[in-house]
Amino acid sequence: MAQSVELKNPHLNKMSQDYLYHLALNVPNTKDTRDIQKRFGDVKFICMGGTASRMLELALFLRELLGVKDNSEPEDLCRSGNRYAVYKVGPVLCASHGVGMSTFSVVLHELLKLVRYAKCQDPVFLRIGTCGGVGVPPGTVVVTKEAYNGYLRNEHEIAILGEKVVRPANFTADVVKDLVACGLGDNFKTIEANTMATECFYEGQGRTDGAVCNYSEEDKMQFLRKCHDEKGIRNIEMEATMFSSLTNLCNVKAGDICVTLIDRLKGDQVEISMETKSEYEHRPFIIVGRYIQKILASTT
Ligand SMILES: O=P(O)(O)O[C@@H]1C[C@H](O)[C@@H](CO)O1
Ligand SMILES: O=c1cc[nH]c(=O)[nH]1
Repeated sequence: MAQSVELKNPHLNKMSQDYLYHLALNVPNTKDTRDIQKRFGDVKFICMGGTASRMLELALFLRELLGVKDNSEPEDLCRSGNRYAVYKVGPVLCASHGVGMSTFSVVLHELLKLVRYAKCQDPVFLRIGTCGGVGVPPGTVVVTKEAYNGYLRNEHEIAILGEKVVRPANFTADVVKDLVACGLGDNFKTIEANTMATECFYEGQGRTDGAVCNYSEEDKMQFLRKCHDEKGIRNIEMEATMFSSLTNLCNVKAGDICVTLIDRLKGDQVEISMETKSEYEHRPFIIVGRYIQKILASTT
């Protein structure tokens, strides 16, 4: 049976109104959310990625694929918040989240509250991103199974009230399986693998081309090989641990699907042309599009 989202925060039940500040969306009466339900109640997929332009492209791609009749420029529903862009295409929200887990966690908390207030049924949260590959050719699409932090632990670590809180960081098994199945038969590879999510693009990902670096090229290669050989890590990005742990805690289905822009066993600088990057970024769109069509067909 389809279910609404139940968040794990008893304080929310005591709030008579809620302003989703970064989304610039007001919930004036949390006990009567009919307005929000009317606007967002049909949402079944929340697709998220770093940039507003990628999310606009995704919205246009899905609009065509899903046959949503509308020729106007998709409207950024959260423009007045000046932080994140959110587009709605039929049952899909496409939201930007910025770089890294700290900016992503802000919009994720607010989107989770939005789907709760809107009483969305069984929403699936998907991150559609880019990443560095580890021992796989650029252009490979990686669907994350287990997310590892920069200490190579399969968990998300966060400071709360002055304490270290550690939470599991795994993605929903059936979402992973379905996404991978939707990636069969393309002229590029889609694989299921583990992902390292770091707090820093440069030192955190073992690059030697940041402003600061006090380890050697050999130290870096040893670490990257350890990621590959001992942890089954095939890509590195900056969100997967926080994303999987927060959605997990809220009992919400989630998947992380990213295309590799570089093989980190071969270098640090992301030098691909904008044209190639744009073609690569489109690859997860194709898979997510099929996934959405498949889920919609099985539930309607
Ligand atoms: O979704 P995007 O492409 O923003 O994801 C990766 C991970 C970081 O956010 C960023 C680093 O360049 O790209
Ligand atoms: O190497 C890379 C490329 C994209 N995004 C990352 O986080 N790392």
